[in-house]
Amino acid sequence: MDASSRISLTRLTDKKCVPCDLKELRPMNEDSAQTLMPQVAEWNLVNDNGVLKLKRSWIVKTFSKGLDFFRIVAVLAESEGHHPDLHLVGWNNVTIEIWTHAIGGLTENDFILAAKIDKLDVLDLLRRKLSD
Ligand SMILES: C[C@H](O)[C@H](O)[C@H]1CNC2=NC(N)=NC(=O)C2=N1
Repeated sequence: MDASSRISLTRLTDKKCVPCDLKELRPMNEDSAQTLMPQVAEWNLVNDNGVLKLKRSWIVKTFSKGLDFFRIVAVLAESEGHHPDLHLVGWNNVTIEIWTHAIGGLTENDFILAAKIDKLDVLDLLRRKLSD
């Protein structure tokens, strides 16, 4: 098994984001991004004027629960050193976009962060917070 095979077998949620200012970081092309999409199946791969991003939305019961959600995501983002764009649209639509600003596109960091946000979801932390 070569190194790249080993890397692809490691779950995103078992990985840690690497600093974005590493010189060797390059934006993924759409084909590479598509190979990781099954691990973040709730997210959409969007092309924002040539910049690929991951995007997911949730409906929340109250504005305040949207902010609670952001607080939880912020703790994760700080521990990863990688940060999402957080949108609270209107009062009940929480939208998160993830991309690597430093290089203007997607890196594995973005997928790791998305997968870890989903893991919060799986643990029911967010849902309980959002729909109580
Ligand atoms: C040095 C450190 O990795 C950078 O400042 C990080 C912080 N968080 C970040 N988050 C995202 N999404 N993109 C970045 O380019 C980025 N840069």
